[in-house]
Amino acid sequence: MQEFDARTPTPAHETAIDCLRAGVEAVLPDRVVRESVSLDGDTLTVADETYDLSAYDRILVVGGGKAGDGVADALEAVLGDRIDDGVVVTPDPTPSPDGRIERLPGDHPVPSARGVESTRRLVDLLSDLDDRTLVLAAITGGASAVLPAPAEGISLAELQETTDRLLESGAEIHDLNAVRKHVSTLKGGGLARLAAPATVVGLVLSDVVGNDLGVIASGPTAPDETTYDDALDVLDRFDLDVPKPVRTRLARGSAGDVPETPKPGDPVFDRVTNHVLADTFTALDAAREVADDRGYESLILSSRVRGEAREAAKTHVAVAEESLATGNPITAPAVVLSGGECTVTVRGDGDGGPNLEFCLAAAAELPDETVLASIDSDGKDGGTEVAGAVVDASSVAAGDAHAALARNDALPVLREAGALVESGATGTNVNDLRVLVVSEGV
Ligand SMILES: Nc1ncnc2c1ncn2[C@@H]1O[C@H](COP(=O)(O)OP(=O)(O)O)[C@@H](O)[C@H]1O
Ligand SMILES: O=C(O)[C@@H](CO)OP(=O)(O)O
Repeated sequence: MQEFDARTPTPAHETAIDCLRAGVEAVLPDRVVRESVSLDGDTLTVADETYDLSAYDRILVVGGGKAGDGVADALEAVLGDRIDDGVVVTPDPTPSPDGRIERLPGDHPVPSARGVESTRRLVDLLSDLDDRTLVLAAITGGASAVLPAPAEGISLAELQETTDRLLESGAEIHDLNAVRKHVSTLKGGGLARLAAPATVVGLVLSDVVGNDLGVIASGPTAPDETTYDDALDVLDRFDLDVPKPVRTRLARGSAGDVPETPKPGDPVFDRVTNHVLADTFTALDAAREVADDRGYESLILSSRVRGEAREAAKTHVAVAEESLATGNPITAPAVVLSGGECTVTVRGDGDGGPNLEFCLAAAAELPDETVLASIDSDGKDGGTEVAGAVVDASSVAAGDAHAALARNDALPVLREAGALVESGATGTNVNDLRVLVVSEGV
């Protein structure tokens, strides 16, 4: 991972940044996979489960998402030439000269033609498997877009337009993916269905609050709890104008004319096990250790914060104020950590993302004795190329902050303030990570 590049004018700013860095490092796929996957003779251990490799003639690695490359690297390091073949689709694939896993490109947040082509290769690899095949599936956030397999009757352009509408709506990921699962052949358990009767082991890095396996990457290896009716309900609730073939497919599914995604108890999952290897709490825990080492009182407020970013920011400001006024929920000098997935209902045409808006909204109201940093762990917040920002009460004048928020244009004003955190793509993906440092003399 590249260095964070924010100005760090005080020790409190430095602490905030160091906590974030430790958090991201703790969920890098290489570290996560090496900690939970090992090989001893023919025994492959994944988390608390063992698999006897002598029961299989072929071992395949498939999957994708923003951390897919790192998972593939780590699996090649652990399994070496025990891997027979593989296809992993990621936004920035790095060729692996000696590895058996082909690395192919896909795009995020909107699926692309090259992503469809790459995914076709993955689907080909999974066709006609038998029960002596073991499939290791790297399931990481972002794969809904990176690994696109449009359902019959839906073109890529229609899938792209649907994705755009969903992303702009401010809908949470459960709702978003209820639609995506019903317009794809690979999502919503489709990968498991395709691979059956092979054994499938899902290696999951979760970027979904609550680690719902049916939602992470739209659940390629998990039973789908949602229905065509749920997908139609999302379109109605968010008043989404999607291309006709998409609405038609969902309506036909609702009428029983198109097969449903596989549900819990479906035999396609008889030989499927999913292991969540890391999530946002893993990152917050590591961040907290940095705070503890520096002598701060520390608290993980929640790894599950969600909702409109500028509203969640106000709650964090309130926590800082309370800490300074009454010592609740923690006495300064303190580090309060939180994570989760905030969203933004975009109404303007500016540049920004949920973490940038979070910081900008907070900066307008933060007490003097606080520093707040917030990043997307994947290194790219919203539609920007920056991870997030680190702010204090002096970063941006309240009037400027509110004007930029009205345009959803947090990026330029935070750049002007020298407050951006630029990590580049981190190669991993859990959720947003936030650090609030509350300390006299910030
Ligand atoms: N100009 C903008 N300002 C603020 N938020 C934005 C802007 N454009 C898009 N967004 C928001 O970015 C969010 C998606 O980005 P992000 O959370 O980083 O995605 P991912 O889940 O892929 O990491 C959505 O809630 C979307 O509304
Ligand atoms: O792929 C997806 O469906 C989501 C959730 O896992 O990831 P991201 O929000 O990064 O697109």
